[in-house]
Amino acid sequence: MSSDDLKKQAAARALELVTPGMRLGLGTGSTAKHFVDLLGARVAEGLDVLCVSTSEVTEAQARALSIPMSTLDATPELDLTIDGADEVDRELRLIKGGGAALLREKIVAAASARMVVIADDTKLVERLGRFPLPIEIVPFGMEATRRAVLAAMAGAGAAGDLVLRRKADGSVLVTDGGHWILDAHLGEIAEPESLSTALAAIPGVVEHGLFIGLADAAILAGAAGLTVLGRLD
Ligand SMILES: O=C(CO)[C@H](O)[C@H](O)COP(=O)(O)O
Repeated sequence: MSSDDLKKQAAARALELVTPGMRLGLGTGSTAKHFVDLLGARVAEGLDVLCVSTSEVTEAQARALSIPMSTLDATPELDLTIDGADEVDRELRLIKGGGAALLREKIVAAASARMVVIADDTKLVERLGRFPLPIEIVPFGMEATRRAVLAAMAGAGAAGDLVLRRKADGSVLVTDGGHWILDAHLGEIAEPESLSTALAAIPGVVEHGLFIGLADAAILAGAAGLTVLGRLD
């Protein structure tokens, strides 16, 4: 079974959590895209939901499927967010932001009563950090911010290179919020909580891709079937 099939299986299981009248957060990425496609089919059959997206890409996909969309200003409390992840550990700590949507993803997850991660089981890790940690920064003063990030990483026992994210054409990637992303190549993160706190204290850092205490469950699809971390109910 292909990785894409596995992502779709996880998305299909997450769809079973959706009940009529729910206010949903819609994630970003190839796995979340499957969920939005499946949700769109249910909406076409008459399912009543109201959704908030985590990126312009997901917003466009959902609108094309005629999924009723709202904003966090009009709908500031959500029942459930379904989103992908770049890494998940057994404590349901995540690295997110591979699709550059980490800021809105974290805001939407924090506004949700529950967040459920969907992924293929290659995303499950014993220690976070093999996937480069995205750190969203404001362009102003980037070099000063970069040095502060390096110092914060060293203080949290996590050394590595910081790489400004670029698009395939070589231009700097600009997020939906107009910011840039530094990807921290750390190998492993011994103390995610310490690093999260240290990064969040840097003025030029808008947000970072460590999601701690936000996910309630993860649905991981593998060759042997679905594995659930945490509780789905
Ligand atoms: O955090 C994200 C986007 O910012 C995605 O959820 C993450 O990159 C996983 O994507 P995919 O489902 O394509 O593997």
